[in-house]
Amino acid sequence: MPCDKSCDFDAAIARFEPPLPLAVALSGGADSTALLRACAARWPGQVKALHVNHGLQAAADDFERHCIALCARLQVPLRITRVNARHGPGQSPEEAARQARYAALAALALDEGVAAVALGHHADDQAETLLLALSRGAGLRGLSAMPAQMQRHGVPWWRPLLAVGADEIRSWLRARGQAWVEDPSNADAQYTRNRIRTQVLPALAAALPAFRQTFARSAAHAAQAQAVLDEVADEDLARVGQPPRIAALQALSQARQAHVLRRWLAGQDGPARAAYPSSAQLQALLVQIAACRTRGHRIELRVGSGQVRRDADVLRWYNCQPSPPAPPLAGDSGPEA
Ligand SMILES: Nc1ncnc2c1ncn2[C@@H]1O[C@H](COP(=O)(O)OP(=O)(O)OP(=O)(O)O)[C@@H](O)[C@H]1O
Repeated sequence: MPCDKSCDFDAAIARFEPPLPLAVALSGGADSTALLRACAARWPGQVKALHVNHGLQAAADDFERHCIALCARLQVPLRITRVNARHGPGQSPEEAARQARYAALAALALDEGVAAVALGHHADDQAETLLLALSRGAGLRGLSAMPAQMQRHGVPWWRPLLAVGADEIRSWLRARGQAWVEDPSNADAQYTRNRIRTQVLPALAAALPAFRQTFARSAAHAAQAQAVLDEVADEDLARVGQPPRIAALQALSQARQAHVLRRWLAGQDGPARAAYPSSAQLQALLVQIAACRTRGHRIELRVGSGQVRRDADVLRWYNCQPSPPAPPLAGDSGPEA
């Protein structure tokens, strides 16, 4: 959990109590390098490392070499896998790579039988994530930023460094003479996240020195409020049914209709987020539901990559796009010393 005062790296590691054995997702960058070193020292013989080689940039092999050398020196078993993520329609190459990475890491973690996987995201990443969400006009779910713990692909994930600043992690590494690999794409100003990191965070640090802690607190408030909304949406979904009955939707306030419709659409089959409505699509659907007072009223609205249609007294969602091929998982190189 984020803390109110400045938290140093060692304190964050001391507070970290994951189930063991633990895997560290090791990119070879500063943060996961520091995390692996600290975890290997704290739980000797109980820590493994997992690395994904995306092969997306020339530096990919440098990252892999660093991971192999680091794990050999720390005597930590390392698993490496290669992914070649193809991005689906409406998906950025970075998002496709991220999703393929989580799936590949989870497959390795399950194969290794570890109890949890630790990620190196830190307080600057959290602030960037929150600012990115604001820049997209995200709702509460986006403003919740990254949780300290989550379950995905059947694996528990932990982020023990969310309260630690990026500079602190690098100072910790420098003090130990520990090298890491710098990601060359981090300097590329075409990515919004990089512009936030290089232009916005320094300005925030000058004007609002405690921004990391206060932003993290706001994200935690948003996450808590979102959890309540999810509970209400689940209760409403049980009431309106699946597929949702139009008359039952009309009995709810529009704000609750919006939440229950998002919840229903999130549960539809198809590629991730295929049924995810934009704000404009959701608004148009609410208008149609309010206007649906006669037997002949048709509803046929584009939602995500499909359509929501009226079918007698219920709404149904139809996926209009074929599923993209599953990201291939190839070249798992097996355990290495
Ligand atoms: N290729 C990868 N293989 C294994 N784990 C990864 C990989 N890329 C990212 N991760 C995990 O996800 C976390 C966050 O990723 P992100 O892309 O923000 O970090 P990074 O700058 O690539 O690496 P680091 O956080 O180690 O400096 C990393 O700290 C690491 O735990």
